[in-house]
Amino acid sequence: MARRDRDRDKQFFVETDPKNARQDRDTNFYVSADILSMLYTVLVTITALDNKYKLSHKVPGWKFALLNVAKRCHDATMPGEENLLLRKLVVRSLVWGKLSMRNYVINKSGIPRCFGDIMPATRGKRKERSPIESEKDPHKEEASNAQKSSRSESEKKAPKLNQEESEKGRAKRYERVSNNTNNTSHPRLGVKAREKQGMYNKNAQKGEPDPTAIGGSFEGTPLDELEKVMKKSEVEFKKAKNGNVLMWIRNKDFRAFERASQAAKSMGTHVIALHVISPGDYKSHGRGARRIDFMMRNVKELRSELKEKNIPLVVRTITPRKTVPKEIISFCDEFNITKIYANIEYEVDELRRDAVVVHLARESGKAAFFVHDCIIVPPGMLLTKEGKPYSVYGPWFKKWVETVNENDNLLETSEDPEANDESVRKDKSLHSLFEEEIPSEVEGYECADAEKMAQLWPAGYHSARESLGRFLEGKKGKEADDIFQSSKVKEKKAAVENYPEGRNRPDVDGTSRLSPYLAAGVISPREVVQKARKMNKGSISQGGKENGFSNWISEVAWRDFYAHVIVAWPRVVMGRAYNLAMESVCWEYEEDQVKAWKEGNTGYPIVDAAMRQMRETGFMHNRCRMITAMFLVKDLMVDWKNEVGEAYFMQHLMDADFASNNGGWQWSASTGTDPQPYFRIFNPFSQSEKSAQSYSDPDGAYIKRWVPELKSLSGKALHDPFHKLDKASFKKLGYPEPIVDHNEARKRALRRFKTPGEK
Ligand SMILES: Cc1cc2nc3c(=O)[nH]c(=O)nc-3n(C[C@H](O)[C@H](O)[C@H](O)COP(=O)(O)OP(=O)(O)OC[C@H]3O[C@@H](n4cnc5c(N)ncnc54)[C@H](O)[C@@H]3O)c2cc1C
Repeated sequence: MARRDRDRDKQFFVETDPKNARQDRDTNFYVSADILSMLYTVLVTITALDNKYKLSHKVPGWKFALLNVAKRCHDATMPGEENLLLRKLVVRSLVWGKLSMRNYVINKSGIPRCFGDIMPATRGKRKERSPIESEKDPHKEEASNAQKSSRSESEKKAPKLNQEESEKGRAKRYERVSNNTNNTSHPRLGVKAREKQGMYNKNAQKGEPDPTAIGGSFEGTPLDELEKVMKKSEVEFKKAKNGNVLMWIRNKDFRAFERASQAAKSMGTHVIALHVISPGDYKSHGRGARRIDFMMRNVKELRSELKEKNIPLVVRTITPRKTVPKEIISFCDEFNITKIYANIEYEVDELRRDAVVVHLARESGKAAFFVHDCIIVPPGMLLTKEGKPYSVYGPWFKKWVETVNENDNLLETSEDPEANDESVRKDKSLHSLFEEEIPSEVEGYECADAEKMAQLWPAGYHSARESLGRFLEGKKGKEADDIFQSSKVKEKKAAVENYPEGRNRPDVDGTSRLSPYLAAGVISPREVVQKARKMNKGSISQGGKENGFSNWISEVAWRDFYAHVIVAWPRVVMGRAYNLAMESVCWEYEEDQVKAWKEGNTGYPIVDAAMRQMRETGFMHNRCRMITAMFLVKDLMVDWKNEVGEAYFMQHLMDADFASNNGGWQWSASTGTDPQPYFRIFNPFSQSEKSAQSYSDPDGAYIKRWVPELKSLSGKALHDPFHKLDKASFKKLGYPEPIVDHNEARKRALRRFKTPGEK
């Protein structure tokens, strides 16, 4: 609000982000000196009490008392300077996270509203439940029952914060909260419901940071907890009796496998590989059938490779998900396994689960060890001067480059596991494992277009290597290039050389298309970066003058960045925005518009081409992901966290990966760590014609490939047929009119994003 309006509309707006608060100097709040000092005392006292006794967790009602004080302050007046002082105090308290409030506004009528506590997460029209929610879902009933029971259970037995809490208690708690298949990160649930049911609950574990805390830290996160329990188990790990070794395969690189294999060799025993199918986890992460099918195909490939090394790979389906840790231990008992190895998965539930496995293993005289593996630089290794995690990619990447250059081991790839001794085939209990059947599909996740997906995305390490070779060296592979190359102009050189342009051109096959393999852990990010570095004469970054190789490496690094983000700010795994202030943006939900977006019938050719490509192939070019995501969020004003955006991509993308997908959506929605500023809104018409850096689809070849209704058009009409053609010619196309007016939608988005909470 401008300063000149001060007297007309008294409005006080507290930003959770101090940077924004400073920008907001012009918003005003009148308060008398007495009340200011009283409020100050209240804040300081409450903060101190809260700090000491964690009051905010026990007596949430005090927040409302504070709001009432603030409301009374509203009518009083005082000069701007003191006003700023008050704001600083409130902001500081909020930043410390001690007040557990995301932000609050006293609106024009003087009524305080505490976002998240008073306001619903999604506002605006909602005709009915979203189609995804109302779709027949095999797990639905189970989930909703679990939801009810978990809620009443958590209400009855809300765990108290106890400094002395034992690991045993933690294990029990894990079971209780995970007794709900529809857990934490499932985007279909409302924010509050997820928080209530989520294992990432502020009452769940001692020392766990408040999920709404602003600052971000690696300390006290679920990863920190896992590392601590592993540290405690180090002695047991060394002392573990001789026995077989379990390699719990999560399909993510093979560092852990290398160690498992070495451990078995040193004990003169055998390695057994296990893959767990956990439908409860798939559901909680909104995994789609394509991705599950791809995973099973990769497991099969791996199984045949391991068989040649006398290593049996078996698959067990474990449900409900809460029983995974126990079942792993029972499996170990059955096959005389004393050591368990696996790679770390960075989502909250998975970290919690693994901490419980470490604990249960210890209790039963075994040892479990989890290894950083699926990204290059482990979370927690890159910190700012203040010892905080980075929230902006630029400086983070600079540090990433420095760290990788200084630590050669970070790019070291693992050795293949050594073969088991032949005797394993005659072992009474182990020989039958080689004969066990592996299921080809998972119930409830049958892939309707499995055959086509298998052609486009062949499974296995060798297929991944082929894609890498095609991209870096221009080697021809078996893959169906034409479906990804709509433009007739075919490059003779390797795509990497043209990458700075190719990464913006959905009409050319100019990127590696390695994402499904990296996401599934079929190929290691270390291997791909190492190879690119070698071809770039040993250099990772050109210090600002990037060529194709260094540019590409910097893109691969985004995977690491987003994994670091979900570890340091676990709330993003719970369907929360990183920038909490943006959670109060008023959303819309028009069923027909959402349907049109999903099906590629929005009347915006580039959006439709991209959405149709994803439905057809399981892949979408990065630029198009940004355009379509931003269209949903800014043009249709749909809450991407709720059921539609993020979840829909997870369902359809072959490379669906929680961290990267969430990061991409947060970026596009201007709610993320390193967000697109809210006022920069892509124009979907001009984006295809010309983007900021280059032409995305200059000849419209991509549009023609995926939107055949527009095949006969050229020039500007192809990118914006509704406005560039006369009515009769447009009608003949059989193509829909734009479902929203971009200019109007843009104004609405600017207004709502500028002042979250305003209609
Ligand atoms: C809304 C949205 C959702 C996304 N969802 C996913 C997802 O579920 N899984 C996924 O792997 N990527 C996701 N991305 C990132 C990016 O779009 C894809 O990684 C990329 O398009 C994959 O194509 P490629 O393998 O040819 O990439 P290349 O350009 O060849 O890049 C090489 C590798 O770097 C990584 N990478 C590149 N860009 C990014 C990025 N922006 N963020 C994270 N990693 C990146 C990928 O692993 C990729 O395979 C998303 C981006 C957005 C905007």
